[in-house]
Amino acid sequence: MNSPTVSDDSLSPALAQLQLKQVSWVTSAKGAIPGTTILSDISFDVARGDRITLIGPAGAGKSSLLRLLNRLNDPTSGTIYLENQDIQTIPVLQLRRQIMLVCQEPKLLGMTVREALAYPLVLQQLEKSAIAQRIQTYRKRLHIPEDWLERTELQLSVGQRQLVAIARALICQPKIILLDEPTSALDVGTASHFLGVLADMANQDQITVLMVNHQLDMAQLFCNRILYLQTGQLMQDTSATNLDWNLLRESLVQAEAQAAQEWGVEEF
Ligand SMILES: Nc1ncnc2c1ncn2[C@@H]1O[C@H](COP(=O)(O)OP(=O)(O)OP(=O)(O)O)[C@@H](O)[C@H]1O
Repeated sequence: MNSPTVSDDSLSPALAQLQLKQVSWVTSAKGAIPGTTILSDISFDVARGDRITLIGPAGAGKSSLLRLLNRLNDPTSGTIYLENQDIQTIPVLQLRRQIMLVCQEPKLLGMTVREALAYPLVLQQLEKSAIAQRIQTYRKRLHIPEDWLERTELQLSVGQRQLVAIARALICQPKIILLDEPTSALDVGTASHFLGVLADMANQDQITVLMVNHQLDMAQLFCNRILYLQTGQLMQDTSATNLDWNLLRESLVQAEAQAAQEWGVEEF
């Protein structure tokens, strides 16, 4: 785990749907405060249908990486390609229909669940009957109870809101979905059930998923590939079947302890 950027030979670049080439992200300098390097020289390829978990200690840059893929930020250097096209040359709304990000604390903007699920489809000018049908199809596929449809976000727990937000992204049938700790507010049983359902669905529909998840047990249930980030660097890129999960668990615990210690020294 100490050597940087280990790439697994079983991951074929020929099938790349998404490619990151030497991507770095440095925050912009403000007055006397210089920019900080958050992500450093990251390169990897993603094949269609990959289910990837991004793992790493707090502050490793996992969320920042997802934000670059959805163009909430742009790399300071390096290039990201979607199907061989530099994503900065794709109109941003068009890109975000293909690569959807579900953030950690999604909002339903005061809508009922039904309205929130319908909204992106209304924007795509789908007919009412097609929208109603799509909502039912995805509700059933994701095992969302029918009675949630008339609830507002105030009547949902944080975890339930996360599930609805993921359903709202999937219903748009994106090529790639980016999930930032999607199960952080769910109990272990619900989280593992949901990730199983999501993995089956992603498999059937060949949707690529990149997910940040701190819970290795959840990652193990879900992904076919792990990217391990630490201090903004890609330390390991390997298929889940080749992975020594115990070693990864130990490395993560050590890295988390180190990060906590560094924060403690600096901030208190
Ligand atoms: N817009 C920003 N401006 C300045 N610093 C930022 C910005 N966004 C993130 N950072 C910093 O970048 C580092 C990486 O943050 P990021 O949220 O990507 O990490 P993470 O691996 O997702 O962490 P966690 O597991 O705690 O969510 C952190 O030190 C954070 O403070």
